[in-house]
Amino acid sequence: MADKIKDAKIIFVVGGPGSGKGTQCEKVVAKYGYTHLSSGDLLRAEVASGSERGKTLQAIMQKGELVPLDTVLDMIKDAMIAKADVSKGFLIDGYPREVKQGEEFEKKIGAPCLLLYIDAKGETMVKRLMKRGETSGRADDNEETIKKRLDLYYKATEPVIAFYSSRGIVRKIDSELPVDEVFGHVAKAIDGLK
Ligand SMILES: Nc1nc2c(ncn2[C@@H]2O[C@H](COP(=O)(O)OP(=O)(O)OP(=O)(O)O)[C@@H](O)[C@H]2O)c(=O)[nH]1
Ligand SMILES: O=c1ccn([C@@H]2O[C@H](COP(=O)(O)OP(=O)(O)O)[C@@H](O)[C@H]2O)c(=O)[nH]1
Ligand SMILES: [Mg+2]
Repeated sequence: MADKIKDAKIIFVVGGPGSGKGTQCEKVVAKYGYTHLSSGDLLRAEVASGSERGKTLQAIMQKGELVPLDTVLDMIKDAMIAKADVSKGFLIDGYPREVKQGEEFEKKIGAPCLLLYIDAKGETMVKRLMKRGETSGRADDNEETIKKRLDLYYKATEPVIAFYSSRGIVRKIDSELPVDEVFGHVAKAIDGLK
């Protein structure tokens, strides 16, 4: 099973909160049939299940802090194994959040062939999340938590981009453009894969 995952394409999708990772991943699924795994969605599903573990997670996420990396990695790995037989590729959305998470992922699962860096300005991300918060029901789409998520993104997650840039697998995507234009650039990056 682990071997099958090793042969599949693994794409990391990294960007700030509200940069548009989820929006673009949905479009990639529609065009390329890749399996989309959002670390945030997996965590929110655990919270929604009402489990003891979910309660602990909810407290961390509501504060905009990071869940211990082993927890997230185990969830992603289980989800990948469940799809290994049918998947041509995996979009790992919102992961890694810090360099160490990326290193652990590679030790336990495999190496990414591409990192899509979804880039928007801080003020754009805040605006989008405040708007999304009107209807999303997400406990962390409020002004105070958004600010913390953004701070943590710049501090912990941006170094991830530098780390993978040295390998030449980062494609920076300007997500200030309209959604379909952004997707044009995403598709070009994916089409460039062998
Ligand atoms: N104008 C514009 N809005 C966008 C674009 N991409 C996403 N949005 C909006 O911005 C909000 C956040 O987009 P998501 O795709 O949920 O962002 P995300 O990066 O997955 O954010 P998290 O779930 O917080 O990780 C949504 O309400 C989208 O409708 C874009 O390219 N242009
Ligand atoms: O690898 C991860 C992914 C998500 N989260 C938590 O889940 C929340 C929501 O993550 P998501 O990717 O959905 O949203 P974003 O922070 O990008 O807005 C984050 O603020 C973190 O608390 C985490 O701790 N580790
Ligand atoms: Mg998302």
